[in-house]
Amino acid sequence: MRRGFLKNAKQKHSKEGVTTFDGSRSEAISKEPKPLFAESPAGLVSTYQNDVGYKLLPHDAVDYGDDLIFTSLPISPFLTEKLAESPDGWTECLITGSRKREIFATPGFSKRPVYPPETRHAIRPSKFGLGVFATQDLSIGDLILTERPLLIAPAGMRMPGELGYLEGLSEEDQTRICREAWEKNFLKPLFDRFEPETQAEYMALANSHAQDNDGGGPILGILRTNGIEVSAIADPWDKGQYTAVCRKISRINHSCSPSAETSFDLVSFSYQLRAIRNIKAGEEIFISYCDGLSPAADRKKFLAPYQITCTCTSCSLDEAASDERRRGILNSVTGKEQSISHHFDSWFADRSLPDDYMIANSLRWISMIEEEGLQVSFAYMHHLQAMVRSYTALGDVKNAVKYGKILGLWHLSHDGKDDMLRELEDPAYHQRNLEWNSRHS
Ligand SMILES: C[S@@+](CC[C@H](N)C(=O)[O-])C[C@H]1O[C@@H](n2cnc3c(N)ncnc32)[C@H](O)[C@@H]1O
Repeated sequence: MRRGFLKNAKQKHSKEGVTTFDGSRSEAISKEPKPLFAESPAGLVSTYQNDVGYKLLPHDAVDYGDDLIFTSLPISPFLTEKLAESPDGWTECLITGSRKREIFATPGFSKRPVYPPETRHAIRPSKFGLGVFATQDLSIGDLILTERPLLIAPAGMRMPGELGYLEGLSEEDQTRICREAWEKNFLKPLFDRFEPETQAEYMALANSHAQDNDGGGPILGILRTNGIEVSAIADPWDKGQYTAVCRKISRINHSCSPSAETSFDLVSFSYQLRAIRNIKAGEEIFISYCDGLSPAADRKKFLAPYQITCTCTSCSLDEAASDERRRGILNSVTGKEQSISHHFDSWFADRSLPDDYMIANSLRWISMIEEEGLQVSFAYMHHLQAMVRSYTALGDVKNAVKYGKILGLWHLSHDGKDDMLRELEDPAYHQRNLEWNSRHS
């Protein structure tokens, strides 16, 4: 799905390095991964069954480096830990050994996830198969659900340095062979580690590639349809991203004007889904699988492999006008002459400009962003920041706190952390700022 969801337009392969499902080839891999594809050494499978049948992960000291290993995360460092008794569940992972060591070295790993105080969602039929619905009114920052993913795997196939035996085959045949081998040698062993009920749950998820007949099997098809970005554990080399499939979050449908956002917390090894704007009880909750600020034509192309013809207002009603507005929103934070920092420089330098020069500009964009339903975008965050900075410079603590709070909630929705919120809703934080009241001094 979306941004780090598998960008699964057309899977190509390269002879070496990494191939992502969006067909983009890795050109410069800073650290060449080891060949993995031809044979999967048995030693890489690091889980075994003990005599009472629980899966155990030896916390051995073997240096697996850039080899992929099968592992269950998080897990207590005690060998006797019974994964099946873990109240928060666990994730079957196919990750590099070095990534696993880094995860274990993360300060605070692994604490228990934070859950909403009561159930705030329901999964039920929607216009687009199953969907996730709010069961109460929600507003920006509200935690809707928390879950550990079922599975985490590389977001692209890792290819061996030498695939001589594929020389001479058409690109299509090479891709087919690679997909078959990825499913058989990597994804199937990962899937086999699930409990039988979890296998059934996984297989019941949507698969927009079921009819593709392109070499990928059902496990890969479901991964490509439902995968969500896990940037927190990306390998350092190019295209070293991972993707996760979840029980509940995988049921959330796409909108180009989404109402919620997901974030992955490495320390508790869990996803949070939070509202990014007001959601009414009974409303379907949407996330965006793609970059909402890109033009409708690009979004269409990106969404086609999911078998999505988006019918949201921006894609169907007045596409040209919506494109224009979205381009304007993007330019308002990235365009050179129009950018917020350019306006701030002018405002600070020129005292003849009105006090509300920045505020009027950002308020205009904020209301356009809200009309477009793009509160999830970084443009919204930048304009909220501009409001806070302007009111700080004007020495208006009430409004600095008002917009600071929304800004803090935006960050909470995007990274699951409330430290900025706590600062920004504190009047003293703004009054300590070096720019406090600077416009009047
Ligand atoms: C990650 S799943 C979402 C949950 C899915 N509806 C289900 O029943 O499990 C992605 C699939 O849902 C459907 N879908 C999601 N958003 C959609 C939309 N805006 N319009 C049409 N279909 C959509 C597509 O079939 C897509 O491949």
